[in-house]
Amino acid sequence: MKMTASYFSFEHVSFLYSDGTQAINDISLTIPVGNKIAILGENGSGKSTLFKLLMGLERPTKGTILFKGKPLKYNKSGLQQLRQQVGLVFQEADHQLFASTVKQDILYGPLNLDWSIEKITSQVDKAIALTELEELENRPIHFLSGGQKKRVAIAGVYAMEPKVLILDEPTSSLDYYFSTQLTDYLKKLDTDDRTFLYSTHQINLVYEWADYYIVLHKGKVIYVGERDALFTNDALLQQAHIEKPWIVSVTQMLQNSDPQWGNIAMPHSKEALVAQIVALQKKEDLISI
Ligand SMILES: Nc1ncnc2c1ncn2[C@@H]1O[C@H](COP(=O)(O)OP(=O)(O)OP(=O)(O)O)[C@@H](O)[C@H]1O
Repeated sequence: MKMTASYFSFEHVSFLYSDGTQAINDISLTIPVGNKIAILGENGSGKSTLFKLLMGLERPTKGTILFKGKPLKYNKSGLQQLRQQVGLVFQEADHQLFASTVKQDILYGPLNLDWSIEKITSQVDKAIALTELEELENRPIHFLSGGQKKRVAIAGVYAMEPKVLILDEPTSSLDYYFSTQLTDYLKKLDTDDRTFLYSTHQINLVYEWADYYIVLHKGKVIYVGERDALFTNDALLQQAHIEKPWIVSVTQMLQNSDPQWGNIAMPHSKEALVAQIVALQKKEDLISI
């Protein structure tokens, strides 16, 4: 994991909704720059609330959030600065689409940045191509399906090239094709000075992508770190209602099936799993010659 600097730090942050529900309970956490981070946890564990706090849409009831080392400012200019660098794709696309057509909606964010017309046009075109919205460009938003709205929401945030891109269950209304397109695309993105935060219940979609994991349970952080220690901890997975990725299950079955497989390392991709199986099989063939 790269640990060069941090965009956000939480210092003993708690948050209660107005009805008294404690959604975040004394979280202290640093979100490093340059990582692909998955935020996991059962329904109601606090993932969306954490994102709302990161965007300044809610303020901690207790504790402090630091952005680039300084306490987050909740005045107009403080929030504007924050939102030029941090983009959130909401779980519900309806919460973020408000222009009348697809293209106007995607244009809205970039138009409010200090960019040239050429840069705005090229970013919006890239976002439309990424989400394959070319044929829907001039459609009124209220005529779109749920998955199409989600793609517009993703395009609008992507077009602004935020330093921190937050995706709250981005695939929840996407079909198989668009879900894999999105995750395949995210795999190719450069994280040098950018950070991605992705919450999901679809573990197999993020396992090959995310290199850092934060697990919430009842408003508390119960795990922060790399994937191997998380996905081999059955008790923790059960506690947080997290499915074990199939790559981990298959590898563990191989490790337990025969002593020759006992030492294979936990692979982080399908390709790495197959490569290990092929290498071991070749060794086996050589021994038997
Ligand atoms: N507007 C609200 N008013 C009161 N309580 C709320 C509100 N929004 C969320 N909560 C409560 O806060 C807690 C955390 O909710 P949150 O939406 O952050 O969970 P989540 O981890 O994103 O869940 P899911 O996986 O279901 O999307 C839950 O107990 C939820 O019922």
